[in-house]
Amino acid sequence: CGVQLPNRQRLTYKLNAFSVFAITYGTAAAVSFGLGVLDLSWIPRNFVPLTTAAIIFSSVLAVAVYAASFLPNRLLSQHGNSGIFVYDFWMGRELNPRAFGKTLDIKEFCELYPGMIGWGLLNLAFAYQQYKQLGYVTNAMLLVNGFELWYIADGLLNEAAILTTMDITTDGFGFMLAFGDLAWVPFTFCTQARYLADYPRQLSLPALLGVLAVQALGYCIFRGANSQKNTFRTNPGHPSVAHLKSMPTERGTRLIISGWWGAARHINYLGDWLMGLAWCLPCGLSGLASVVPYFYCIYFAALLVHRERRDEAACRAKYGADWGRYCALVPWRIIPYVY
Ligand SMILES: NC(=O)C1=CN([C@@H]2O[C@H](COP(=O)(O)OP(=O)(O)OC[C@H]3O[C@@H](n4cnc5c(N)ncnc54)[C@H](OP(=O)(O)O)[C@@H]3O)[C@@H](O)[C@H]2O)C=CC1
Ligand SMILES: CC(C)=CCC[C@@H](C)[C@H]1CC=C2C3=C(CC[C@@]21C)[C@@]1(C)CC[C@H](O)C(C)(C)[C@@H]1CC3
Repeated sequence: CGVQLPNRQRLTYKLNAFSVFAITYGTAAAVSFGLGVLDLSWIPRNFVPLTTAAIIFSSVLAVAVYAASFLPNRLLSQHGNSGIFVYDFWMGRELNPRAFGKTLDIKEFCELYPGMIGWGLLNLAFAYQQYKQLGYVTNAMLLVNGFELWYIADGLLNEAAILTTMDITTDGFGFMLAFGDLAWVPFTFCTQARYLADYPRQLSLPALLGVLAVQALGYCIFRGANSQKNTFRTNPGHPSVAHLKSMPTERGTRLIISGWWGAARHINYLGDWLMGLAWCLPCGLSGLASVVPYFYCIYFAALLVHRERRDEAACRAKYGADWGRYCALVPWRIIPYVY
């Protein structure tokens, strides 16, 4: 798959995230359940040392890519090139650092492969810990593992779509993404499974159906909106998008103004957040359960609101007056009639 960079250089990517995901989980299952060489509960027992190792490794990687960005012929990112050390180190100076004879794009690899696959593995290890303690896995743990594994597999299967996100096309690779991808994603996104391993819960049928409904609604919006935009941009004549209303822009690309993208300018963020809510709800709503496992929802809401503002500013700069016309036609940012 190829991506056109701001300097008109074309980068190529070998997209095999889903194969790596299948091989990693297959190997983990074979060595732990088949050969009995690895006890998966070793992972939860060593959670703090593993987190520490990930923080140290990501920090060293951030220093290495920062230093390498001063070598000749490096394409620098727009935002990580201010000359202010702390800011540039955080945002990332180089746009797409590559390793192993330029065959491995470090940013794309870190964003999808180790963090996302590691997150799913940690979740499975917490489910296994619960199984060892109780002799069975509760339905709440099954839901959290199933929902999050679905999200991980979906992201990896749709690997090509990440190449057009602002992380790949605009942001540099610095401490924020190195730490975010390798330490933050796996070791904080597994909080719900970790919580349920310590505080097991069994959901009633109505609660289970309610949580499934929130997840299904979130996924329909998230995948529906992301796929609609992707198909519209790559194959506008496709029957699934041919009926959509859109507006021309001076930049040359058209902006969709009906369907999912007519409901709000980042309706995909609403779907993503609703799914995040469905991952927290199985942990309960009272006492400690009302705060600790809801960390993901709270953090994610803040990230999405901030990200929407950043994308809005970038689109205003890209589209100029056309963006103002678009905002008048689609006035809501993320939640129709609310925000
Ligand atoms: N789980 C997690 O931690 C995170 C998940 N995500 C998810 O990643 C996904 C991708 O997000 P992100 O890259 O931020 O943003 P979007 O997928 O929303 O892409 C924004 C871009 O789409 C184009 N666009 C905007 N409006 C329209 C329109 N009406 N019609 C056609 N094109 C339009 C613009 O680019 P242009 O016109 O130049 O093509 C704009 O810059 C989201 O679903 C998000 O929820 C994101 C961050 C973290
Ligand atoms: C606190 C801190 C340093 C945060 C850094 C932010 C990162 C954790 C996130 C920025 C954008 C992300 C995306 C995903 C995971 C989280 C980060 C890295 C993503 C890979 C999740 C799966 C989705 O399907 C996705 C591929 C669309 C998504 C892309 C953006």
